[in-house]
Formats: sequence, structure tokens, C-alpha cells
Amino acid sequence: MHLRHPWQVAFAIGSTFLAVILQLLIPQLLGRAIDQTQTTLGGGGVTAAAEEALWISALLLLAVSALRGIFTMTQNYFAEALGHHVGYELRLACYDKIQRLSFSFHDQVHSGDLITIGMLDLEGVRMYFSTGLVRACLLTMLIGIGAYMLISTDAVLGVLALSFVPFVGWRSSVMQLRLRATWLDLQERLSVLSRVMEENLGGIRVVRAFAAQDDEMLKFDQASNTALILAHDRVATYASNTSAMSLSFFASLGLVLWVGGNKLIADDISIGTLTTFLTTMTTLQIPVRQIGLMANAFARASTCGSRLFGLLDQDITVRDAPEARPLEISDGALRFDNVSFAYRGLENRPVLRNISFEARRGETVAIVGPPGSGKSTIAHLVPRFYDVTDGTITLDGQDIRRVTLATLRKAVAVVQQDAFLFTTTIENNIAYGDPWAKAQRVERASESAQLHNYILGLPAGYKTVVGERGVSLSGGQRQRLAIARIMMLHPSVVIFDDSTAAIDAATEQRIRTAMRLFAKDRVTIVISHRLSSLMYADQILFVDNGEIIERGTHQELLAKRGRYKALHDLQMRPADGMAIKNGDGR
Ligand SMILES: Nc1ncnc2c1ncn2[C@@H]1O[C@H](COP(=O)(O)OP(=O)(O)OP(=O)(O)O)[C@@H](O)[C@H]1O
Repeated sequence: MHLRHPWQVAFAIGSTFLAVILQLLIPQLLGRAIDQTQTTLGGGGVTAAAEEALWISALLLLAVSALRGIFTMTQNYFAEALGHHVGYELRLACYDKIQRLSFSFHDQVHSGDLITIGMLDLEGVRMYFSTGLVRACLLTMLIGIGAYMLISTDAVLGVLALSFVPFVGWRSSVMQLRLRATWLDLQERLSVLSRVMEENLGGIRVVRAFAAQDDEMLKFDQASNTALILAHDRVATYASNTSAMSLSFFASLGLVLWVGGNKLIADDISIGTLTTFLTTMTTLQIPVRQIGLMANAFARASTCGSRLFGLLDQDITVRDAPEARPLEISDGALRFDNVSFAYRGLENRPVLRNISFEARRGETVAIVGPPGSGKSTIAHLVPRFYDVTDGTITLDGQDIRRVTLATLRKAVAVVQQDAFLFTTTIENNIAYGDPWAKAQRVERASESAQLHNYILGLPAGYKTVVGERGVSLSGGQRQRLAIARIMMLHPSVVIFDDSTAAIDAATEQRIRTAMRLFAKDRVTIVISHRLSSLMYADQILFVDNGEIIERGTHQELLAKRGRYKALHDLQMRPADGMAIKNGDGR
């Protein structure tokens, strides 16, 4: 295993060792000083030599305490630094993993859960490194060396002084198992809580529109209440166990006082030795009490660790093949060859079956069909958001699974129906794919997307901040921004996934005219419910239930008098809003 940060670990452990030795020296020095004092007093007067010995003891005690303080400080510093470095690296690894995980993973795991793993679980693991690990070393050394010192001085008293340690060890193990179980439960409750909150915030408009605040409050209250009960349970477990541990400590202290007192009377040991025993026990008391805290840290770290490393070890289903090469575009022809697809976990319900078509540079392929027929899924296969289950997709004859994802996704641009905006300026949002682009290019793209005039009317023009905490754009404006965003790039395949649904027909017409030049050098795929958006296409595919059931140009499909013609007639019929939107009325 490769040890990261070896210097920090070495300094932390080295400082811990020195701090422990010095800490255990203090009771010894105290004992010696008391014996010296007694000898001096017993000697009938304060001699210069005795006074000097006392001074030396006092100065020694001071020096040892100061040194101990310094080493404790360096131990804490290096342990904390180690924890922060580990936390930083894990945070980056976690974020990097989330960036690269396949869509099928994100379909199944809620983003609230991922945030919990990236924040709380990661913190649990980090704390283990910054405090847990070094504390464990400290405790082991303290008890080990302390036990040796005490037992070698007086075996009986030594055993009595340490008699509370096994009990505490047993209680803390019991507590560790209990806390571990409840921690897992609590984490899941907290995950549910953040999921409820996230969904509520995301859907705040729906909640308000349906006046569902009370229901939402109830949902939150239930999730919150179970978390509270669990937290209570944990506190009770913790409190009862730590009290039992303290009680056993004081019982041992009493025993040492009693047996040691008798030994003192019998002149078996000196007052100084008894003082050394009692102060060593007091020195051990605080770390021993921390066994409970540590048990918690270990329990938490092992649970958090299994979730965090479970995420880090996730298999990335869509990734570069070992022999992947950069995509080489010459003609830019896109070809689907008998493509079938099913979502993960739903293998017995294929969403696409035997889809085959070809589009050459400069051509536009339109896909139309009832909702849920698989149109968007076709679009998502081209940039490999998902991998085909069967068949092949090629770009210029290269199987898209054999080329690198980075070059493929540069070559394929998808304009989604609900365009996501980052909380930054309009300019930055448009230039997302090309952050170094000149302002004129951004403006040209937004002109083509029919957004330029609107932006000029905003208070800060292109510098206006949009997104969650900025100016809100309408659905159509967001879609136009998404179109401008891809016009900044030079993709070989552009896919418009119902991305003009919220744009009025006249504006769409203007965008299409402006796009004509852009579309000349690439393959364009248009998915739409509105026939006016796609009837100009070179080839129209009518998809139903995952299969292409009709194909041809607008004229050819009308002549076929099939489903396309029926849809066309329906949309041309005036004043039947629902039917128009839902295509063939399904
Ligand atoms: N991530 C997913 N996981 C599982 N099933 C999915 C997922 N996405 C879509 N589906 C299912 O696949 C089918 C096809 O969905 P798709 O989004 O491709 O349809 P569509 O034709 O684009 O629909 P619309 O016109 O409403 O946008 C639907 O039955 C849908 O429920």
C-alpha cells in the first residue's frame, strides 16, 4: 500500500510518542519531589542541598510540562494537517468521480444522497485521520507505557490502578457497535431529510401552485422526527456508557487509595510512590474517557468510509475503451445500425428496437412520435450518455464506443428541452463550451438564436447574472440561450431535443433561417412534436414504441397516408390544442 503524506504521519506519531513519555514523567517527578520534601522535613531542617534538590525538581517539572505542551501542539498540528490533506484529496476524488459517473448511475442515485456522501461521510473519514488515528496511537502508547511504569514499580498497586481499563474497553466496544448501527440509520434519515428539502426547493413553484405547503411540512416533519428519535437514542447510549466508564475509574482510584494507604502505613511504599500512582491514574483518566469519543469516531469512519469508498469504487459503465482513439472527422456521417437499447434494471423492457438510419454532412434528420416513444433516448445514445444494448452507432465509420469520450462529446452537441443555466452572466452561460471566446462571437451566436435584442434590453446586457440567484429567463429564452451556446462550438452532429417547444413559430422560423449556414457543415437531428419544425428535414423518422414505423421526406410521408399523415391532419386542424401537442392523440 502506498502511504500518502509519510512526513506528516511520521511527525504526528513521533510527537505523540514524545508527548506521552513527557506526560508520564510528570507523575514520576511529582512523586520524587514529594519524597524529597518529606526527607527534608523529616531531617529536622531545610539544608541548602535539599533546597537545591527541590528547586531542580520544580524546574524539571516546568521544563517537562513546557516540552510536553510543545509536542502536544505539534502532534495536533500534524494530525489536523494530515486530516485536511486527506479530506482535500478525497473531496477532489469524490467530485471527479461524480463528474465521470455514467448517466445510468445518476438515474438511480438521488443527488441528495450524493451530496450527503460528499459532505457528511467525507467529514467522518477526514475526522478519523485528523483525530481518531493519532488519538488511538496516543492512547495505546499512554496505556502501554503507563502500565509498564506502574507495574514495574509495584505489581499489586499497578494492577489495581489499571483495573478500570478492561471494563472501559468492553463498554466502549459495546458502545461502538451500538453507535455504528444507529449512525448508519441516522445517516440515512439525514439523507432522506436533505432529499425532501432539495425536492421541495427544486419544486417550490409546484408546491406553492398546489398550496401543498402543509403536506410538504408534514413530510419534512416525519423525516425529521425519526432522525430526532435516533439522535436521542444515540445520546442515551453515549451518556450511559461514559458514566459507567467514569464510575469504574473512580472505583479503581478508591481501591488504589485504600490498598496504597495500607502499604504506606506498613512502610512498603513512600508517599511519593502513592502520589505517582494517583497522578498517573488522573493523567490516564481523560484519555480513557476519550475511548468513548474515539469509539464514535471509528464507528462513524467505518460507516462513512463504506459509503464514501462505495461511491469512489463505483464502476463507470460508459468510459473510454482501453484501445480508444481520438475521433477523426472527415465527412461527419452518422449511422445507426440495428440499434436496440434498454435502461439499466429494465432490460426486459427495451426502449428502442432495431433503429437504423444514416445522415450525411449537411443533412437534417427529424424524429417525431408520441410521448415516451424513445425519441430523446435516440438523442442520448449519440454522445454516449448511455451505451447501446445492441447494434452500433458510427461516426464516419468509427464505432462511437471505440473513440475517446472527450473527442466524441466535442463532436456531438445536444440542446436539451430544459436548458440549464449556471448562476453567472449571460455571456459566460453562452460561452460555456468556449470560455475564451471573443465577445463578438458570443453576440453573433445570440443574434442567430434571436436573443441579442432581448439581452441588450437587460440592465447589464451580456453581463446580467442569470440562474438561481439572478434574472430569470422564460422557457423560450432559456431555450434560445441553449441554442446560442451550441452555436459557439463546432460540433459535427447537433441534436435539438424538443428544444424549440417553448419558442413561438415565427421566432423559430427566424432561428432556422439563421441556422441554415450553421447546419451546412454538420449533421442535424431535430426532435419535435411540432411538424412545422421538422417538415423541411431531408429525412423524417416516425418513431412509435421504440421502432421506426415510417420514414421519408414530408411529401413522401404524406403520400403514404399513414401515422405521419394522421398527425399532420390533426395539427393542421384548427383549435384542438391537446391533440396538437400530443401528436397522434395518444
Ligand atoms: N433514465 C431513464 N431510466 C429509465 N427509463 C427511462 C429513462 N428515461 C426515459 N425512460 C423511459 O424510456 C421511454 C422513452 O423515453 P424518451 O424520453 O426517450 O421518450 P420521448 O419519445 O423522448 O418522450 P417525449 O416526447 O415525452 O420527450 C419512456 O417510456 C420512459 O419512461
